[in-house]
Amino acid sequence: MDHDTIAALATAPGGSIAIIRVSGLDALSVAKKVWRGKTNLENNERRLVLGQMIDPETQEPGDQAMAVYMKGPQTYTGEDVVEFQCHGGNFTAKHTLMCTLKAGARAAEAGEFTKRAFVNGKLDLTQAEAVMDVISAGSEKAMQIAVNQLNGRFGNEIRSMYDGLSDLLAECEVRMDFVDEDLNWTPPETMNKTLNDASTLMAKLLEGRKDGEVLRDGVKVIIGGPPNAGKSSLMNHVLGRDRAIVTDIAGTTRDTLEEYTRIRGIPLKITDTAGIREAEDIVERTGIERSKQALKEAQLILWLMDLSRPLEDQLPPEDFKSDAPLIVILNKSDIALEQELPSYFNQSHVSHVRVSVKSEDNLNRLYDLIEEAVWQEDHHHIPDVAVNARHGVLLEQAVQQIDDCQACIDGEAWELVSVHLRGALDPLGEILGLTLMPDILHTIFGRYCIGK
Ligand SMILES: Nc1nc2c(c(=O)[nH]1)N(C=O)[C@@H](CNc1ccc(C(=O)N[C@@H](CCC(=O)O)C(=O)O)cc1)CN2
Ligand SMILES: Nc1nc2c(ncn2[C@@H]2O[C@H](COP(=O)(O)OP(=O)(O)OP(=O)(O)O)[C@@H](O)[C@H]2O)c(=O)[nH]1
Ligand SMILES: [Mg+2]
Repeated sequence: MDHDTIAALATAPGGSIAIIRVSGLDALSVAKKVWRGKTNLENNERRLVLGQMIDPETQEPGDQAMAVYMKGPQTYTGEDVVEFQCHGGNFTAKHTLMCTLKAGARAAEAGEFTKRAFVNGKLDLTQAEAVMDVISAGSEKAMQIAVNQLNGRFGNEIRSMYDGLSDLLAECEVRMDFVDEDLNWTPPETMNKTLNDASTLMAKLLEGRKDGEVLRDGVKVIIGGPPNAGKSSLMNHVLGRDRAIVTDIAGTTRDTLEEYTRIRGIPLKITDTAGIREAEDIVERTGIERSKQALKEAQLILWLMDLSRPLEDQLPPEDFKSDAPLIVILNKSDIALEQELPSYFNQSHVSHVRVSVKSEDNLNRLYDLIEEAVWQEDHHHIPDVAVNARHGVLLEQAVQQIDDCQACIDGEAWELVSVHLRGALDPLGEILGLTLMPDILHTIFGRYCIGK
């Protein structure tokens, strides 16, 4: 276990105030070397007091800063913590951090504060993972799910299954030792109920897998189509600002342009592409290559066409193949030509919608279609708890073991029952981080930002 004292800038550069966080046994003594205030920190526990940073080597004064001392173990990390709030200038923030390092703190690694919180039992592993989800949440729903998980909603459900199954296991072990005795055993129906409840709950949690994936990672949406169809106009509309250049010249967009946004609570990574056509110009040709590449990586394709021109010439290219769902957007309904839909639209997997990005007509119907394409159903209800990929794999293992276990209970094959119970407990324990798994911890906390 690490017993040194760590320090890091906890806020993103560029703000008006920066927080430098120090955690560990020497947090207070580091603070005394780098900060001087009107009153001392230890008499003002958990109170923010004004003072001055001091370079511990030169005694030169640094930035004006507020400081707060929080005595462990009632802190985020469970250790003594001191936080400094200085001005957020790039230099001041670094200078303040440097003072703490000169005073004996070590620069924290990515996720190290949260890792310490986990190691010190302040958070279980699902809660520690949730911290990162909260930070990277790209929509309100994503944030709510992450905060629910941070508050222990998911971890507690796993924990109570874990405890219930542990009790069963304990009884099984005793039964194996006293096979012939008629002690006051739990009746098989009660055992089966515990197992059924666990398996039902796990199945329910596994249903939230797709939600978790969508909300955590976002959906990669590519806007493709012929030049001048209104792709960049649509991009700007969903972003709510003029991000992409829009002109009436075909071939305006030359390079793919990626942005993050939300539609109906779904976080999207949306890419505007160069209109696909036979181009002479080397810059445009390169852009079109990038469009094609982006389309291959899409999870959802919005193919735009211009209703004021013949549709037949604007269909996705014949050789264009993708497993991603495709929504054809017939744009410029405000100036549409009278024309029949090409037979392409008779195919059942092609959904289409007539809109006008310019007059904002029928865009809600487009958003309905996007929602349906992402969730594969109307009016999808997003759960309050949504497991991540790591949880999903482990829950599947646990469900399988519970099923196998149920098959053995009726035959009173206690040895097998206990094998399967252990088989279910291991992955549940792994979800919570009950068994120390350095590799997994390294992967999980390594993804965090410094200072978290
Ligand atoms: N300034 C600051 N803001 C922050 C954090 C922080 O560490 N510092 N957080 C983190 O990054 C988040 C808040 N999370 C926290 C979680 C627990 C405790 C804490 O002191 N827990 C004590 C109980 C305190 C009480 O109940 O009043 C404990 O668990 O024993 C503090 C912050 C977001 N905002
Ligand atoms: N009337 C009408 N004009 C539109 C509509 N949507 C976009 N436009 C116009 O169509 C022209 C082309 O729009 P862009 O958004 O630049 O088209 P694009 O598909 O990004 O074009 P490239 O980048 O060249 O591939 C612009 O003059 C837009 O103002 C619409 O719904 N109705
Ligand atoms: Mg464009």
